[in-house]
Amino acid sequence: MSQNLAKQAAARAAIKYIEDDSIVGVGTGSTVNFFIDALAEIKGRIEGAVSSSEASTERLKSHGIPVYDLNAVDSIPVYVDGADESNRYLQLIKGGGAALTREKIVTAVAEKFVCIADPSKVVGCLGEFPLPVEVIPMARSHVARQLVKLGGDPVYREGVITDNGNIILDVYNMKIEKPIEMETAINQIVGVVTNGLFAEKGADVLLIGKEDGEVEILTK
Ligand SMILES: O=C(CO)[C@H](O)[C@H](O)COP(=O)(O)O
Repeated sequence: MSQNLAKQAAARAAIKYIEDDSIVGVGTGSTVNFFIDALAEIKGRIEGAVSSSEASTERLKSHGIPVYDLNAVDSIPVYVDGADESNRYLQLIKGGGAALTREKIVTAVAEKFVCIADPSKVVGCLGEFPLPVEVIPMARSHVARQLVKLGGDPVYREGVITDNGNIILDVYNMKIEKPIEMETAINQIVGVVTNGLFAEKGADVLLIGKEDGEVEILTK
């Protein structure tokens, strides 16, 4: 599939940002799976990884890459992760794979966030992709009502429990013209764990892979 070629090109390009003997921050998703496979080829050069999901942890371990608890790590020079959408300012929507909270935590610790994506992820205005919000289960209806007040149409993601034991509301029909303000407003709703806007701290580098193997590099 040509989209996979584009994802793989972006994933492989991220390898050159990895520092020797470092702990690598690793995100979640199909694009990141290509990155983990590429990382396995240079595993002798790194100390190990911190992972943002059980799924990525399993894949890293299957390649023999040591996975550390975030609390046991002093620094993460580079975090590599995908996105569901990016605007030209490298502000992102993430969480299509329901790993947004751990992704945001590792992003907060990392010195540099390298985002890997195929061209379909690049948009003019965020919000075409429904915005994932991780919510404490008992607050589901309350949070949904507040999200409606912010202009969205929240939909419960049936059958999904996050790695943290919470639920996901996907918010449709939001044209997010002010991503930082929206990220802050949603995080202030009681019962929200976090939301999938990575705007206050977005990516530092966006690698857009193309199906012919070329990679476009955007930086802040
Ligand atoms: O945020 C994420 C997971 O929570 C992913 O990075 C995002 O959904 C992109 O996934 P993919 O690389 O499979 O398109």
